[in-house]
Amino acid sequence: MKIPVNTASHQYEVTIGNEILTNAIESYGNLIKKADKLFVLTDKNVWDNQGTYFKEHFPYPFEVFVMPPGEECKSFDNFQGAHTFLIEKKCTRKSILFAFGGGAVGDLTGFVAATYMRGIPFIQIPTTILAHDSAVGGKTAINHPLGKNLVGAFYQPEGVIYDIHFLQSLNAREVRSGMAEVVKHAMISDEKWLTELMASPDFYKMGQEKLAHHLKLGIEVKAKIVAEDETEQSVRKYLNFGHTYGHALEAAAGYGGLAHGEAVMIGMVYALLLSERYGHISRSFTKTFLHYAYHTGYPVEQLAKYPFETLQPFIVKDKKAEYGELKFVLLSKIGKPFMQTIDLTECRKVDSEFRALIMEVCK
Ligand SMILES: NC(=O)c1ccc[n+]([C@@H]2O[C@H](COP(=O)([O-])OP(=O)(O)OC[C@H]3O[C@@H](n4cnc5c(N)ncnc54)[C@H](O)[C@@H]3O)[C@@H](O)[C@H]2O)c1
Ligand SMILES: O=C(O)C(=O)C[C@@H](O)[C@H](O)[C@H](O)COP(=O)(O)O
Ligand SMILES: [Zn+2]
Repeated sequence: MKIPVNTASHQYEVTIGNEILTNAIESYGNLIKKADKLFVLTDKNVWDNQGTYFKEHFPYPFEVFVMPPGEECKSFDNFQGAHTFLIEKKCTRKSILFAFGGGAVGDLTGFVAATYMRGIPFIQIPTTILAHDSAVGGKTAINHPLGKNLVGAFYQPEGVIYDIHFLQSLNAREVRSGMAEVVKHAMISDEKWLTELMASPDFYKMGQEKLAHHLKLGIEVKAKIVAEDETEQSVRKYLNFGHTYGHALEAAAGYGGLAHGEAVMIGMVYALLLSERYGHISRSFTKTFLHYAYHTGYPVEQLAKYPFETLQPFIVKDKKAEYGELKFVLLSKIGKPFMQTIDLTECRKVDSEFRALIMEVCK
């Protein structure tokens, strides 16, 4: 199945299905045959788990660069290491990069592609549930010690090949983390879909068909939004629901201490508490959602390790802030996001409310 992504700068397709790698790569034959070299950037876990399948099904010769796993690969050091590898291996403007991995590999490789010799083509081959989000839409970035994704570029891939065969080797934690972005896509677009997701909390037991259905819906939500606003001037901000608080948590936890989706899930509960004040979200819904998050296994209780003082320096550096004002994505109701200015005093107050609610609900 193909889902078109038509952004202002670039048009491409997400091809999604099981065991599609060979055919999907061959469909880029015209582009690939004109390339002088192909480079696959991946991480150690992905290569250990899925390297054999990849080598057996990738129909052209390639060089591979295996990076440290997960969030570690989004460092300045690894960014430089990837460039060094490409220079030494004589990568040129006629070469193509393939991002083979989760969101971390995708974000890093996209940024390398955007910057190597001022930009060379790349193709996303996502391997996580979460990457139904990260591989689409052209946000690429690395982390800075002072804040998440603070250095990057909008740079679209030539295409996205989503072979769901790769999802088989994900552990329960990564399945859960990835489903948080599916839940986010439902939160900002469709109450019925969110209700359906919340009714089946055992993600790990979800059949492949059902999972592919949710991933397709998520990709469609994202593709529609980035088609309207590629560079986050307006509606793309809604894709950041739960991320102001979530990114602060990830940074406070030292990038990798909490998985992205875990942090976003906690951030979404915080955004619901704020939405009670400015929208029509009820306390009863926030409690139900927090209960769902906790019992689905998101580490909500770990918030206790990160007092507000440790989050604040990162919250104030959120990229959506304008003229010194913090801008949160809130919901007027499920499926209806809007932007709201919130000052730090209110942020702190709601943070305390959140911690008290966790004590009440998560037992
Ligand atoms: N660009 C965007 O629009 C966007 C959107 C959402 C998230 N992100 C970014 O994506 C990153 C999170 O992505 P993620 O959750 O995919 O994390 P990830 O890339 O860190 O992968 C999670 C873990 O699973 C391992 N892994 C990946 N695929 C595997 C597989 N098939 N089998 C076994 N292990 C596998 C990885 O090595 C890693 O240890 C964050 O850095 C986040 O900021 C970007
Ligand atoms: O695509 C977007 O736009 C998003 O905000 C998707 C998010 O899920 C993703 O985590 C993204 O990397 C966040 O971007 P940032 O600009 O807040 O760093
Ligand atoms: Zn995200």
